[in-house]
Amino acid sequence: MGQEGGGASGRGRCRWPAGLGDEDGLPVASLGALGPWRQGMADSAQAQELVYLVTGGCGFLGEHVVRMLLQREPRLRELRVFDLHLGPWLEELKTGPVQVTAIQGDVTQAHEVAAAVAGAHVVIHTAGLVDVFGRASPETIREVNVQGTQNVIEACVQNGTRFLVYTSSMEVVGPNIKGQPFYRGNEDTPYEAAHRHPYPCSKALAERLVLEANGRKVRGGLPLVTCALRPTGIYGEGHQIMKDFYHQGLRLGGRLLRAIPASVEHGRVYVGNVAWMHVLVARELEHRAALMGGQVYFCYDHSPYKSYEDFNMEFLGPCGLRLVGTHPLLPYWLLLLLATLNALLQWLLRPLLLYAPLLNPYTLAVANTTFSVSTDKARRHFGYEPLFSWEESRARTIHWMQAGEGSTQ
Ligand SMILES: NC(=O)C1=CN([C@@H]2O[C@H](COP(=O)(O)OP(=O)(O)OC[C@H]3O[C@@H](n4cnc5c(N)ncnc54)[C@H](O)[C@@H]3O)[C@@H](O)[C@H]2O)C=CC1
Ligand SMILES: CC(C)[C@@H](O)CC[C@@H](C)[C@H]1CC[C@H]2[C@@H]3[C@H](O)CC4=CC(=O)CC[C@]4(C)[C@H]3CC[C@]12C
Repeated sequence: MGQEGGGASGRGRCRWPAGLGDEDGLPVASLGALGPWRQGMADSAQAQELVYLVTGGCGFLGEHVVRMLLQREPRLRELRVFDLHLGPWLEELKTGPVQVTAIQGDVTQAHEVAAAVAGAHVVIHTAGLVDVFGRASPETIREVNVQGTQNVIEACVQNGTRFLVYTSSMEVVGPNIKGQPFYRGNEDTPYEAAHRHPYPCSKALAERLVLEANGRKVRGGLPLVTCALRPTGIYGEGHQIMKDFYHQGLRLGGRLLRAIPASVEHGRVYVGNVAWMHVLVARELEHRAALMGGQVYFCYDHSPYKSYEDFNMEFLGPCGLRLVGTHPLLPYWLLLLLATLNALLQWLLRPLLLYAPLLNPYTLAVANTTFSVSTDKARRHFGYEPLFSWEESRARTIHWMQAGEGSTQ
């Protein structure tokens, strides 16, 4: 397995607040020749003998992973859904042939994680604090995203669980603190992954822990096989930020004001395809450990390349909203001033209430920086093809938005 540096490894530098570790990048191992293909999906006649654990299984992505496993993993005997906040919808899943075990737990509590992992064959670790709006402290973000991931890894090692799929993020790579564009890049594109914000720092550190754990001997002496998936901006049924934009538009009389140039491209991927990639990776890890172990894969599909706001309008437009302006209505310096005032207000109000608007200096910078991916590594390594076309992804998301009940199905 060759070593290479310089690629979009995500092993860049994180400037944690004082007292938190600083990370120097390490090259991500990469492979040369492809291993043998394993054709087709698992034979549905196969015995149901596998136990899967999905952490964060009640989240936006997690719920889709849970439902996709039940639909497309015929070898499933038990599906454990581990989450801090269990959803009521889980009850409806308990009537099927697969044993669905809901576990209310906290990934920061090693003993709770160990108990959930015990006896599992595969862990899909999606749990995390996805916070770029200042809701949680940097310490909490790190505790959940980094220590929580470490707890999952150790639980796999101690319990003899051999396959771990981690939900990483595009943010492990960028946009970086210099605002450098990443235009239709892939897993090996050279890019300086330097971060300062707690969220990307935590995801980068957690991903590094997962990849470095690949090959560790688990109880029983066999090697742990790990893999990290990097979704770009996920959309689809259950996407709360899309709902937030919709409600913001309603408050402005059906209008949204353009803040980002249409030329800034942002990668987006449908939640159903991200879930499918997780299921496929989990299935293929066993037979392609040499090829896939320790690897990262961007999550991608046929969603069009657009600015974040223009892409959102694919769904908000059919819901009656209009994006005002062909160019940003306010100059960038004024947007930055408003974003900074939001951050100041959040700090001042924190003792009284949580003020966490969409616009802050970090979200403005990310939205204003091109970050899009063009890759086929997942197809080459484990035969991934998007399950949902762009048209289906769009229709499903619009239906959910128009239904308005916010359920993910
Ligand atoms: N939403 C997006 O656009 C993207 C998300 N991701 C990653 O995908 C994963 C899932 O993200 P989303 O579904 O969007 O977020 P989400 O917030 O909807 O789901 C996260 C789930 O983790 C659970 N969780 C949080 N802290 C926990 C703890 N201490 N113990 C146990 N469970 C805990 C939450 O209750 C929630 O159900 C995250 O790891 C995130 O970093 C990656 C790229 C893009
Ligand atoms: C207020 C306007 C400037 C508006 O355009 C701001 C949009 C902003 C809220 C989003 C723009 C880019 C999004 C992030 C991106 O999709 C990458 C992400 C990856 C993750 O792992 C988690 C979510 C997110 C950080 C995502 C969050 C929302 C944006 C910053």
